[in-house]
Amino acid sequence: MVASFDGFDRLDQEFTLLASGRLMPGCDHAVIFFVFADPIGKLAGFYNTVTSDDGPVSLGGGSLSKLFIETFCCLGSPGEEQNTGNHTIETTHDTQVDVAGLVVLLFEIRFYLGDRAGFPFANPHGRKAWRFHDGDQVVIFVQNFQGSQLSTFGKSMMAKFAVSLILASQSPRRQLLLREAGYDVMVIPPSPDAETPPRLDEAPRESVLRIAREKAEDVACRLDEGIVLAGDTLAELNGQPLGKPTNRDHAREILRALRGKDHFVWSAICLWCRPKDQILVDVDRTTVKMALLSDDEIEDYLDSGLWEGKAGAFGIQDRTGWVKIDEGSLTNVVGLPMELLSRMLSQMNE
Ligand SMILES: Cc1cn([C@H]2C[C@H](O)[C@@H](COP(=O)(O)OP(=O)(O)OP(=O)(O)O)O2)c(=O)[nH]c1=O
Repeated sequence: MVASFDGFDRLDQEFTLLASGRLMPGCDHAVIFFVFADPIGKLAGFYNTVTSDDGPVSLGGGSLSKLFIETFCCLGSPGEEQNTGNHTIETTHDTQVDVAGLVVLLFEIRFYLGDRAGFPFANPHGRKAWRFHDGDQVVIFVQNFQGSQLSTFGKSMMAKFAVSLILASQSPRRQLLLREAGYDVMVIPPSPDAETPPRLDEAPRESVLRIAREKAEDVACRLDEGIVLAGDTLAELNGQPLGKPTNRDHAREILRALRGKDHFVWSAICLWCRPKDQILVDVDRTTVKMALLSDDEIEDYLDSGLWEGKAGAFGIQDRTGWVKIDEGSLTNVVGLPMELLSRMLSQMNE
């Protein structure tokens, strides 16, 4: 154990502790986490003592309060002005606090639409795996944060708070997913002629990869710097791509073809980093099944207008139970696979 917490009993008594442990058992770096059921804000002003290899250190109320109020902050070593991407780590030289190089990460876990699967992380005690759940409050202490070989989880968390994204999309769903996940987002929609429709000789997977890249390029070439994110989503039935319906009759035709059937939803992401023009493109696939809808149910949905602008003429988020996921990510169906995005941002940071 590289670091331990004195006074932890008190922490345990005052807050409902759901889990604790080391994020990466067996690694050289202290990556210690606590998952609380209570709001992190309640911890403001709480005094706790940390013991590390460098001797006992105190996390005092002043800076902790500030951190707990401003979630997604982290705390650097005394007098140290570090930088993670475009996010400056808070310094502690104006306080009495010595954190011995520990970085404190505070997260409130939020899953769009209450992701069923939760977010798995390393098994703390070699027993059953723990999953984060929507609303969990997490405090993570990391020693040697910059130099550590953090797990994919740690890196993607770091990427999340360190990165501002330029969203090359007019999709309200993509914007909402990013904001709900805590990303800092600026929207610059691609020009209407940026994308060329799926080609006959292309599989749906190839189409979304190509189109996401076209949208990202359209916006990236107008910018001097920043990370541009574009996405593209298509449904696939029997090898045929199903894009956004052109009108109500087209939507009806698509929904009648899809009802009662297993089909795929493909979403691609392109990250384009300016000015170095580092480009990452990747794709995710979810297998879904649409209920055997009656003609009346389809007409009712068409009346709602919710089909407009949605690949496959249907939004999984619009009618609970009409489309079920057999395998894969929910956010992928809604237009932006958030798990894939985390992995890609981690790759970009390497
Ligand atoms: C399958 C499905 C798609 N969709 C949406 C996600 C996408 O917004 C849309 C697919 O269209 P896209 O062409 O991928 O994206 P868009 O036109 O909405 O936005 P932009 O090109 O500016 O990025 O369908 C849902 O909201 N729910 C679903 O269940």
